[in-house]
Amino acid sequence: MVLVLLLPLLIFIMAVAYFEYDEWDKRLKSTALAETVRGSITFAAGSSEDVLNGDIDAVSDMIRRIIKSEQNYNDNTLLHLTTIVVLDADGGVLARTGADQVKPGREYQGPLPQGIASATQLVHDRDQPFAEIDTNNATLLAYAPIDWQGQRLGAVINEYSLAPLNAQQREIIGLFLLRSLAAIGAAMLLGLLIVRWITYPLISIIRNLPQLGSGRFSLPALAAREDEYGTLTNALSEADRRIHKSNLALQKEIEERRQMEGDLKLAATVFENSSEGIVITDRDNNILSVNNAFEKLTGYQRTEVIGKNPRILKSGRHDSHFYQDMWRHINAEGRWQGEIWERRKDGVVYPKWITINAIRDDTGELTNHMAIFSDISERKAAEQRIYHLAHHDALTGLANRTLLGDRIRHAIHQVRRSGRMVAVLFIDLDGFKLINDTLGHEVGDTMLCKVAERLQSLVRDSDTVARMGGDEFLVLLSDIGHEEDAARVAEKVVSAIAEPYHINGQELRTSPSIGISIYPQDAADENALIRSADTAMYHAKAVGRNNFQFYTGSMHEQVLERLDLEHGLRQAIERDALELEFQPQYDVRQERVTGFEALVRWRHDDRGPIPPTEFIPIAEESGLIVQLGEIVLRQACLQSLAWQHAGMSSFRIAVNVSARQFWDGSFATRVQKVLEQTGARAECLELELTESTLLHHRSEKEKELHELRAMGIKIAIDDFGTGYSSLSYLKRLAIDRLKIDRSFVHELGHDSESEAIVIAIIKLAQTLNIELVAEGVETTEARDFLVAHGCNVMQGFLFGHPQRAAAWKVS
Ligand SMILES: Nc1nc2c(ncn2[C@@H]2O[C@@H]3COP(=O)(O)O[C@H]4[C@@H](O)[C@H](n5cnc6c(=O)[nH]c(N)nc65)O[C@@H]4COP(=O)(O)O[C@H]3[C@H]2O)c(=O)[nH]1
Repeated sequence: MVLVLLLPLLIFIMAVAYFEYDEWDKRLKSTALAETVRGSITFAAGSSEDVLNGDIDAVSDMIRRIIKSEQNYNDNTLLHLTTIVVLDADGGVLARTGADQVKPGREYQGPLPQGIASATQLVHDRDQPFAEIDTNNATLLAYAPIDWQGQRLGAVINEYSLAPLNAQQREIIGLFLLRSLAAIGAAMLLGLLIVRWITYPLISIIRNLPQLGSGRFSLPALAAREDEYGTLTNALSEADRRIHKSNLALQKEIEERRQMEGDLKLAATVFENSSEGIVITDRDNNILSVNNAFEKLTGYQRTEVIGKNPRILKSGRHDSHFYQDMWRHINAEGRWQGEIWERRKDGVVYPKWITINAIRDDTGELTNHMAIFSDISERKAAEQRIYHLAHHDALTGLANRTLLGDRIRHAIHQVRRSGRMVAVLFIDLDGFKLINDTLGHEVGDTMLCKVAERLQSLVRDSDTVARMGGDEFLVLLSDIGHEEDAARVAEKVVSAIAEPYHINGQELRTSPSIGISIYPQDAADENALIRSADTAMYHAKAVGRNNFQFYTGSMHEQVLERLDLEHGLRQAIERDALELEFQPQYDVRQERVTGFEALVRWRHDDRGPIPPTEFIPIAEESGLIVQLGEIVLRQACLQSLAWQHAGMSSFRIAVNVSARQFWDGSFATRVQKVLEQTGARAECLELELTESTLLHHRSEKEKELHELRAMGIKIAIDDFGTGYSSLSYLKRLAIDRLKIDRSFVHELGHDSESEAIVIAIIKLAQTLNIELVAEGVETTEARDFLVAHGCNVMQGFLFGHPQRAAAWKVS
């Protein structure tokens, strides 16, 4: 760097020196020319007379003197006069230094000034003296004409050697170079010093300058100096410290700003991508900004709402009090949250869950409001669905017990002071369990739905139809004037429910047993009202089903009694306290007992014997019939075996099988198991099933009947003629025997229709080759009628009441 600086300086110095030298050289040469011209003029003037006179010797002498005097000064002069030539008017040499060279008259051939071709031309053409240095800078020629009174006599040419001058010039140049070198050396030295004292520290400082502001600017050696560098270094160190400090502060601020920007970006992203609609308003509640979700949820573009009041979204569902309350809350608490209904741009009103916040600045001044909302249509719908599920029956969609309770409570509340009444109709479908068990739950469910539809169609919108579970329905008449109103509805229910149902190509029937309770006379609250109706319903069932009964206080006793019976029966079954009686079946033609019907007997601990017509329905409804039936079957088999072992004729024992017992699980397997366990012969067993038990066609049950028959067991149809039979099953199921129902037998001799039915049954059995037994034969007239028409086997009081096995000693 220093060299770079020194080089131009050096060049400058040398250039100056060169120009000075050139000036000097020019001046010297100009002086030399002037001097030599003067010398030649002096010579020309001094020799002119001699030349005029032709005194060559004088001229030559003059030349010798001059040369001689020149030689005395040779050492000190810069110009060395080497030759003097005197020419005549024609350029011929008159005299010259060195006599041997003189050849008078002969033209001078020595060096001539530039542009002069010959000595003659020189003498003739040049009137003025002059001096000139040759092109080689080796010789100087000085010329002066020799005139006499205006006549050209000749001329003198002095030739000088420039060697001394050139030698001095070289010396001077050498000196100059020496001086320059010295100057360069000095400059370099100076440079080194500058480098050492100025540049190095400067470079260190410059090199460290990038550290300025980093807090690492440190030049302790320089800082210790007491000169400007020390001051500069300390100043820079201080500047570094300060810059570093402010840099740190700046960085912190930048970081904070970056963080803030990040936060803002994040906030903006969250704002735009939030699935919840966001509205920001100014303090006057004019919309400043909305996000994408707002556009999506409301249908409004942001350009349509900016600057507007959010009331443009109002649905009109809320009154002014709602909004006043809301704003009171926002102003007082700074926040309001709740459900609000608003209108989309397309006009659809929808619910949303909204949170409105008042935003205040540091001074507490209100600046904005921000509302965040989400469309809760789906949630509301889900809530409604859940509410519906929680309050409605899943199968039929009717109200369930919970909702019904609410409705009854509400209805009671409504009529409490009006003197009007609330009626509850408890409806149970007769025989539904059998349909459900025999045809499957799908059919049962379909039937329940159809019943629900029919019930719904019978009542007013203000009334409620509920399903209590299973086949139990309840109709709430929320506001009636008289009990007869309830009776009228009950009548309609009876006839509507009794209409046939067409399901899966089958015609099915059921009937309702209805219990009615009335508020205020029967109960004071919803639960008691339902209970009373339930009690009345049991009564309706007990009195023959397919009817309705109003609740009376005594019914309650009956229900308790029924519950007591069920309890007692359960205990009797557990204690194996049931016994059998056997009623003979008598073949009139053979005049002998051919079989017995086993009939169950139960003696209640407190109440004595209870007739099967009373406890069998309870057993059926409670499900105890399955266990009871198995007990009877087992005891009948054991008795058959006992009679066999006692050597009595092998009688066939008929056992009643209830529908529920038959349809419960694999009946055939259970029968087989009992036969195996008791060791009784299958041929001695007859199973009596009612028509209604076989009413519904199910392949697996048909298979079971065939299995039973394959074992040797006989199948009889009990109470034949009382059910709704298609008769086709008689052939399909290969029934062994028909039992003519005693209701027809009792009418023999009294009722021609019953007689016709009995005759038809006998004919049917004969045609299909099915055995017959007539039950309930009490009179000889009945016996004779039956015999006369071809039915020889009978059962009835005429032939014997049911009695304990021990009573029968028949061989
Ligand atoms: N009026 C009149 N009645 C007569 C005459 N001959 C017999 N009876 C009665 O008629 C019923 C015949 O049984 P059921 O029709 O199967 O009707 C039976 C049957 O449906 C059911 N039952 C009885 N025992 C059982 C049983 O072990 N299992 C099942 N599932 N039901 C049974 O209870 C019903 C009634 O049984 P019981 O009271 O024993 O009544 C018996 C019997 O005592 C007569 O000449 N005149």
